Amino acid sequence: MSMARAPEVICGQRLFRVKIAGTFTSVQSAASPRGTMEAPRPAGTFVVVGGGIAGVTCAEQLAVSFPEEDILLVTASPVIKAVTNFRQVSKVLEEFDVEEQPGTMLESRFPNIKVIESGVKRLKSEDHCIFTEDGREFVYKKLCLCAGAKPKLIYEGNPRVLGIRDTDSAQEFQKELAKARRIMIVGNGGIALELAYEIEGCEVVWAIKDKAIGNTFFDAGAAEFLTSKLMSEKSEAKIAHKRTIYTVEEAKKETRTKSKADYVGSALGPDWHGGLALKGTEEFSHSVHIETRCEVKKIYLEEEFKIMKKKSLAFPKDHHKSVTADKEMWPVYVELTNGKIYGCDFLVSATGVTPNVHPFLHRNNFALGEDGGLRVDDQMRTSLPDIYAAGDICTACWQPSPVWQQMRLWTQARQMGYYAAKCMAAASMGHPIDMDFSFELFAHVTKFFNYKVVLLGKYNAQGLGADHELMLRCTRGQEYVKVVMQNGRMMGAVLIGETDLEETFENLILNQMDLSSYGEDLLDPNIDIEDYFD
Ligand SMILES: Cc1cc2nc3c(=O)[nH]c(=O)nc-3n(C[C@H](O)[C@H](O)[C@H](O)COP(=O)(O)OP(=O)(O)OC[C@H]3O[C@@H](n4cnc5c(N)ncnc54)[C@H](O)[C@@H]3O)c2cc1C
Ligand SMILES: NC(=O)c1ccc[n+]([C@@H]2O[C@H](COP(=O)([O-])OP(=O)(O)OC[C@H]3O[C@@H](n4cnc5c(N)ncnc54)[C@H](O)[C@@H]3O)[C@@H](O)[C@H]2O)c1
Repeated sequence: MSMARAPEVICGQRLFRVKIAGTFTSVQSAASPRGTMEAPRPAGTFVVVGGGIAGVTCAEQLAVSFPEEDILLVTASPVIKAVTNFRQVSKVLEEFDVEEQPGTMLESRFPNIKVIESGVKRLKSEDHCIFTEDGREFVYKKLCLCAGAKPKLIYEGNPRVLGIRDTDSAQEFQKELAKARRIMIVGNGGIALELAYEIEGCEVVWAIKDKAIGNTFFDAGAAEFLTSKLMSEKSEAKIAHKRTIYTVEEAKKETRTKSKADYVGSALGPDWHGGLALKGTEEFSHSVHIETRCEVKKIYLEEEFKIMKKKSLAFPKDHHKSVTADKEMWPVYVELTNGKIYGCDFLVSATGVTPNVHPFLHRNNFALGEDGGLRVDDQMRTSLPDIYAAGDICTACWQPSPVWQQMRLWTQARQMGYYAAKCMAAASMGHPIDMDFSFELFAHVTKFFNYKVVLLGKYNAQGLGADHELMLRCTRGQEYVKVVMQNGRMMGAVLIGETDLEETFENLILNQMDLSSYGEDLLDPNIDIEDYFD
């Protein structure tokens, strides 16, 4: 290897030499300012691992903060995820598109970013270096791990069980769906909600552990509002206003009513299904049957099932008629804990994610969160020196604002990537920075069942205990508004439909104004609430 003299980069008090023959390496640090020789410290550069939203945002921000330095983005995926058309909708709500781009596009936008397309197979934190699949070694002075998460599949490895995370897995799913007459969706979060609504021309049995759909986002009331849309998409919804103040107890009553290697690509972006025809072999639109309060007990492949001589059920087309035995044979049979068995072409496991920490754990004693993510503090630092983490891979372990919680979403991946870069820069300059404003209030805007959905703060009264009340306004087929109040203060809100309330509610949650005197007026559709609080 040629050892041509490397360019020198001044960072703080130290003189580093970086980049030798296309790789990055360390040299011993210069003498300390006091003139005594410190123990040799690794030099190297800023390295970010992961080409998803968190990693790319982090690398971009580092590139802006250190225009004279090389920033290395090491990613297992051949494309990176770039945030485009960023719109700050209000103080905290943001919307953006996510584009898959070749790494070279990022390099041309930020000439000091170098994208290395290779998976990191090992981290040696005591030597400040990472090793990639293609045999290279990179020394970092500060490292940010943004390797995302992996789908937490039930019956992983079974050829009839699919998960959806990246472009490859989505295409695989689409290919299988195009040949399918019936599938089963297991799980009750974001992906399951999207699939149940988007899939056409295929019977869908949707098995959920809970009493109502969409438990990660909605309570039973909102779920009921959405379920009616799912079941009667083509019929005209009757418009009726209903405004009630619900206490917690009343709300409870309402409740009645695989890849080439081990690496995954980046998580899919907004409207990921927009470009994919999610259509089975049949000619009808939605045909969804929901099995509540059950889990998968066992799955059997066709041959196994034949030997078992168990009975499977036909798809319940008419909910009032009694269930009948299925006469058809299917590639896979799913036995649920409620005793029912359905045959289908395949099963989609939309059962959440698990942080992708595995490649970094060997001999690195990272502190992990309860959900298995790398614990990070309020400066996005992991428990190991000079290693930061952001996005789906990390578990936020700082004392959060009373109206913020971590959820593995791309808005948070962007915010964390951005803030981690700021923290890395600040630490290099020797001073910590204040927590970014985006962590003051949980805010998520998305779309389910073709409705705009805005979630603010403790939108499901998470962690508030019994001492809170809910206020509801619901116009069937049009909008669903729920606010969570505690001691007269607004703590959270769910806004479904074009309610136009997000900015006002965001302010009310942020400023924690005592709203006791407004009572039900708060949700009165005849009162212009924006004027009220001007
Ligand atoms: C189907 C689907 C729909 C979604 N819809 C929404 C939505 O509507 N709204 C929303 O807010 N969120 C949504 N999400 C969640 C959102 O996409 C993620 O929270 C977010 O993208 C996570 O970003 P990230 O950068 O942390 O991780 P990722 O996007 O997973 O990126 C991780 C990166 O690390 C790379 N990598 C992994 N291992 C290694 C390694 N060993 N070495 C090097 N590189 C590695 C990967 O190739 C990838 O580039 C959805 C997720 C899915 C799967
Ligand atoms: N529009 C959006 O905001 C959106 C859309 C899709 C996905 N996402 C995000 O993408 C990620 C992946 O989505 P997801 O839907 O897989 O995860 P999720 O965390 O949203 O939902 C997981 C669901 O699986 C259920 N579950 C877990 N283990 C189960 C088991 N063994 N059996 C049955 N059910 C089980 C949980 O109760 C939960 O309902 C999440 O971070 C999610 O927030 C967001």
